[in-house]
Amino acid sequence: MSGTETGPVLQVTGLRKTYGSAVAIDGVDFTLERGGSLGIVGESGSGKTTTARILVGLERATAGQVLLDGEDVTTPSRRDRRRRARSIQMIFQDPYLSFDPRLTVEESIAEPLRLHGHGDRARIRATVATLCDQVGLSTRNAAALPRDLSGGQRQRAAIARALGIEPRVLVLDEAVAALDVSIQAQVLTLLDRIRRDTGVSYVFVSHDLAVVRYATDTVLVMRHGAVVEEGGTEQVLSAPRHPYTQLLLASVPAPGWDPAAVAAANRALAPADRG
Ligand SMILES: Nc1ncnc2c1ncn2[C@@H]1O[C@H](COP(=O)(O)OP(=O)(O)OP(=O)(O)O)[C@@H](O)[C@H]1O
Repeated sequence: MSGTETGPVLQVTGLRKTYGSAVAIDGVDFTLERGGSLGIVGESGSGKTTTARILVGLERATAGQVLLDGEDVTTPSRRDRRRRARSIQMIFQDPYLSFDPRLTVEESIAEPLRLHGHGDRARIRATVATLCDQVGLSTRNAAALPRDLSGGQRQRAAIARALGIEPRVLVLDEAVAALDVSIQAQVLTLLDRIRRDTGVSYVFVSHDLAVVRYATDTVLVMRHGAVVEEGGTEQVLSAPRHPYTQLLLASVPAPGWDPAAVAAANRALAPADRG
């Protein structure tokens, strides 16, 4: 492992991304502690996915800096991109799209191990078996094609595949959004256990405040491409200071929820704050 092993694993400053004249994000700053879990919340179009994609190198920032273990990885060279791929892995909402439909689940999990030189066939086979065990996939699931697994099983397979090359950071973009709630809970518990066991850090992009409350220690609230509030998750979600965060919380359906009051509160926000 290169770089310092104390201090934050990720330091992001002044991140900006424009598409022509459209500003997707502007001035996003945050720090992710080693072994920590940071949530990014905000309504659709607030810039969550753009931020996540820049972190993993799928998008190039227009300005700003991403430090991974103190090393600048904002605009990596081709060789550095491979190293970054090894250090920061991403899990998407629909893992089906990121699996080769012709490969069995165990072949897919083995692929990054082969690519990153994790030993001979026997060693890779043993690592795959350990990973499947770690995420709760049976040998039968491992031998199946992705289309023959349930959504929850596929997400477990995606987690196993990402973890194999021992990344320092996992970026999870709406990773449990497509799962029904009981399966969601299982995958969240699994992720929590993995974080405690391995010390991997998470960036958890989600529109679901209940998920963020469970899965993260700190949270950023984004609106129109900017961070409007940040802090400890429990603190921000139980005593939000920014009117937009208050509105996000009021928008969550719960007993006594009043959609008309939420719509009125949205209209009452200052124009610059309005969604
Ligand atoms: N490739 C692109 N070209 C042009 N504009 C883009 C592109 N990608 C994102 N944007 C714009 O950037 C802004 C932020 O989008 P982004 O996908 O990051 O938001 P989000 O918070 O992740 O939304 P959602 O929750 O719906 O995924 C939006 O206004 C979006 O239209």
